[in-house]
Formats: sequence, structure tokens, C-alpha cells
Amino acid sequence: MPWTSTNRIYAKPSNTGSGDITSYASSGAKAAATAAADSGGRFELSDHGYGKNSIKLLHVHRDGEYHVIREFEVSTELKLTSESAYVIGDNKEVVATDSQKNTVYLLAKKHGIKTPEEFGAVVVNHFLYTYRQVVEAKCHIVEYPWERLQAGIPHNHAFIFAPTATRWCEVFQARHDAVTVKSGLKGLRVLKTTQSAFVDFVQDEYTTLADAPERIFSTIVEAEWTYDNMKSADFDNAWLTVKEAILEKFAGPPETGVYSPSVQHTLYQAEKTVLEKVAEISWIRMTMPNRHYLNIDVSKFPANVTKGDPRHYIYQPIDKPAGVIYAQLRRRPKSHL
Ligand SMILES: O=c1[nH]c(=O)c2[nH]c(=O)[nH]c2[nH]1
Repeated sequence: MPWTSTNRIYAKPSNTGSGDITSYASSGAKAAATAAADSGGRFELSDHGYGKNSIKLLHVHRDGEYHVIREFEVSTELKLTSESAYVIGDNKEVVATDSQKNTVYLLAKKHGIKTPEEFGAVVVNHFLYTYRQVVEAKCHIVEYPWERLQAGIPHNHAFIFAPTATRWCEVFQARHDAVTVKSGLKGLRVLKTTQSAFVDFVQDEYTTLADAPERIFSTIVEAEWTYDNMKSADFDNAWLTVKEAILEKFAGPPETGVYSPSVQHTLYQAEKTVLEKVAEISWIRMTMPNRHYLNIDVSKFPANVTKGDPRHYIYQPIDKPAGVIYAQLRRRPKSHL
């Protein structure tokens, strides 16, 4: 889906002044009130920012009988040119976090929320355009996983919470720069009972793990990615494609599955599928913790207490520790040869 009709998203805000700007304190006071000046050159503020976290918001789009909902937690963060609020307690340039919260509701009312990524761009753009003292704006959005209720046919206005995976995005814009968008998925918990192995790894005096030609594979996937060409990006489609690529490469076809020689290989396969399928994604990073399920070793028990139905297999789920496997796959620049 292209960006919304508002072309403000791609404009590069300048600080040379505009009718939009409603607040700006004198630069004289700002120059003096730095941590470096205040501390006689001993210290400097190496980072700062402030905002409102987890602004809860339900967007309902009522189109006759057919209603669409999206629920979010939106967090905003601004960085000001001035250090005055920190160093001398001068709040003249501070856009209150309470006002940031109000702004989120008012922008949602005005523009609606088509995708979290597009709404995040509206929010950061607004802060940079409206307040000259804002040098950077960030908006982090987490979406609640509501799905339309299916009652034979899709229900017009009832929904069910289906937390298969949580969608999030982070939108950032610095003054004079374009918007950048990072999208992500977390909490996608999966398990399969065969077609997973881990063999042929280093065997030395530190090793007790035996080759496992057959094991349980379970993980809780996290993924994040950015876009090369945001103008043509279809954010909803990208998120669904990432989720489906992970499920496809983890599970394989329903009847036969797909063999996994390691978490590493399955993770790479999923990332490669995403870059093949979604042209606008420039890189993707996935993390797959290896949630271990240990075979219960019954060999030390007498046969009369261990024998039973051979179709029963009992494992011990292990919460901690978990293996942690991650990789980031990006497109290589096209060769000019
Ligand atoms: O798929 C795996 N990768 C590893 O690196 C590893 N290490 C380990 O102990 N078990 C596994 N499994």
C-alpha cells in the first residue's frame, strides 16, 4: 500500500521557520544552558529524549454495518535542540508528554490509522513540523492481535483476540532527513515433534550433548526489518509475508513437513524467503531461541515401571537456559561490473 495521501510524510522539515511553527524559545538561552557549559567542560549530555509511553488507542472505522478495528499502544519520543530543561530547569521549549499523548489521539481522529507504520510517520512528521526545537522524533507502535470473528462468514463487528504473534513498528525522523521505518514481529511460538535434528557439531572434552537425529524443535520467533523503498511498501502485506515465511520454513508441507538440520539453517531459510518475496525489505534480522524439550531418560528405572504404550513419549520442557540463535540477512549492492 502506498503512503497515505498526505505528502507531508516525505517532506524534509527545515528549521528555517514556517507558519506551522507554534513554539520556539530564544537561541541565546539555549546556547548557554548546556551540560558542558554548566560543568565547566567536565561533562556533556551524550544523549537525551523524552516522551509518553504506551498510549492506548482503539481505532474503530465504521463503514455502515461493516466495522474495522485496530488497537495499539503508541509511544512517542522527542529530542530537543535545547538542553535547558535538563541543565537549568527551563521548560519553555518542552512539549509536555501529556500534549504528546493528546496529539496522538487527535492525529488518529484526523487521519485514521491505515497501518501503524503510516500512522507513525504522521506522528513524527507532525512533531518536526510543528515545533522548530524538535530535532528528532520517534514513534513506537505495538498492535494488539485482534482478528475478525468467523461465524461461517466474517462477522461485521465482532472480533477475537488471537495472539499468534505481535506486530510492532518504530518510525524515526531527524530534521532534514527522510522518515525511516523498522517493522517487527514478536512472540510467534511454534513447536514441531519431528523433522528436526542437530548432529555433527564439535565433540570435545567440553561436550556432553549427543547427536540428536530426531528431536523436538520449539522456538519463539522475533523478527525485525527495514524498507528500501517506503513509498511503494505494503506494510500489512510485508508483515503477513514474514509471518508466513517463518511458518512455512519451520513447518513445511502439512503431511511431510520439512527437515531442519539446525535452528540456524531454518532461520536462514525463512529470511531468504522474505527477501525473495518482498522487494521493499532491505534487511531482516531474526532471533530464534531454542526452547529445549528434554527426553526423560527412563533407562535407569526397572522395566515394570517404564513399559507402557510405545506411542507415548514424555519430554521435560526447559524454560531456562535456551540457546539463542540470530542472523541478519541483507541485500548485497548490485555489482557495477
Ligand atoms: O539447532 C541447534 N543449534 C545449535 O547451535 C545448538 N546447540 C545446542 O546445544 N543445540 C543446538 N541446536
